[in-house]
Amino acid sequence: MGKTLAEKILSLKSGSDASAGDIVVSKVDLAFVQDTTGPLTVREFWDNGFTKLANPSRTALFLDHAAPSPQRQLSTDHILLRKFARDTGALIFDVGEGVCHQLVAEKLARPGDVIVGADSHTVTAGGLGAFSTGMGSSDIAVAFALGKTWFRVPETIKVVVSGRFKHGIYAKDLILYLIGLIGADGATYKALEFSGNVVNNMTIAERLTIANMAVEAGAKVGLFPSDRQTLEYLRSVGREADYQPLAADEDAVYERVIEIDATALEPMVAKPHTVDNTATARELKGTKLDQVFIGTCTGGRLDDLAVAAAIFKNRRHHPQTRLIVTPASQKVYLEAIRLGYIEILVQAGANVMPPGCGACLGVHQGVLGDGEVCLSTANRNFKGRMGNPEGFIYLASAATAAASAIKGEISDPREVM
Ligand SMILES: CC(C)[C@H](C(=O)O)[C@@H](O)C(=O)O
Ligand code: SF4
Repeated sequence: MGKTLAEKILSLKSGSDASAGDIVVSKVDLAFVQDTTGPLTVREFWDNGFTKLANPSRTALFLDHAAPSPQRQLSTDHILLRKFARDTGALIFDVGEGVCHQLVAEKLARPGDVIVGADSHTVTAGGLGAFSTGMGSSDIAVAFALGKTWFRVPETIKVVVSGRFKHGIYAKDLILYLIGLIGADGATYKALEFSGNVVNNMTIAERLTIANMAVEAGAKVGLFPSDRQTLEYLRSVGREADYQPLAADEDAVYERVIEIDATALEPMVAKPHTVDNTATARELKGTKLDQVFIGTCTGGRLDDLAVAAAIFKNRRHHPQTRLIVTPASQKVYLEAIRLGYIEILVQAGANVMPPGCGACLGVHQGVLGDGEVCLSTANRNFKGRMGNPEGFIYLASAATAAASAIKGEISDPREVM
């Protein structure tokens, strides 16, 4: 019987013939923390009597959720994490380098890897064909020390995407549609495995956006094949040697198959206060916005900034709607400067912030006021998510965000593209 991508990767990394439902002990190819989960991991590491890392060059700490730190305790946490990296030889990516998941994709993730991170959006690297998932700080401390961890091999839901993205429709619209279809618990502890002609032609940036939000449907992982798109991307970041082809077997067994015709998709929006509370941008037209935020590990990549810049060219944001742009990494930021996107966005009235999580989870750089409404390219819109339980957050693509920032209200991007 053939294997799904999840079964194939975990079989290889556990040295067993693993199938859904099996418990395996797997090699860990990369383990990481970010600055809000790292301090507990470090304490757990030392408190458990661990003294050295299993693989320092494949252990990473990212200072990205508070970058730069806005207050004393977070700054003190950063000191602790920098010291841990010095003491153990772990990699450290300091403030301003970018969001952990974007840097993992750019610099560290390889097809076929098993990656664990103390952050729920670790699933993002599934876009590169890695079995990549979030775990608690204690589990990560053990993975730091032992270089392995255990998994229950997940059953897989296959998502087959046919047709094509019409003008104004993006990967974010597809994943919002899917989450709205199956619900926030529709894939709990399952693997989502994406395929179909639309997926085969997706850029890695598109795949990362979709994989990033697999966890918003409860998925353990969001997996894509490793193919020519993967090779091209790894070549573009100087990591061609990390490439290996990877695909599910033709006769793999799936728990469920979901067929989506991309041609029928509309610009999608998640309404407050859950990600599966979806509607089309057309249905929400006229919803007034106080803030638009373009950024995060979901929607802060170069393709997001490119789409936004194309829409903003020779236009400004609405005077009643603040515009915040946060590149997902230093590489994205520098390329966006070189290509002129940042100049267009600043001329459009954008507050451009340092690469990192920014306003995403309410730490700093755009906390909402009471009753304020924000349209965000992020992945979560729970009550209080952006620092104020009296705020309201809508989620959408960078195109919908840019079009909405111009009009000051939720808008269909196809009307301005
Ligand atoms: C703060 C961290 C624990 C959290 C996560 O793990 O997802 C954050 O990154 C988020 O996006 O909510
Ligand atoms: S950008 Fe947002 S979703 Fe991504 S890791 Fe940071 S806080 Fe989490």
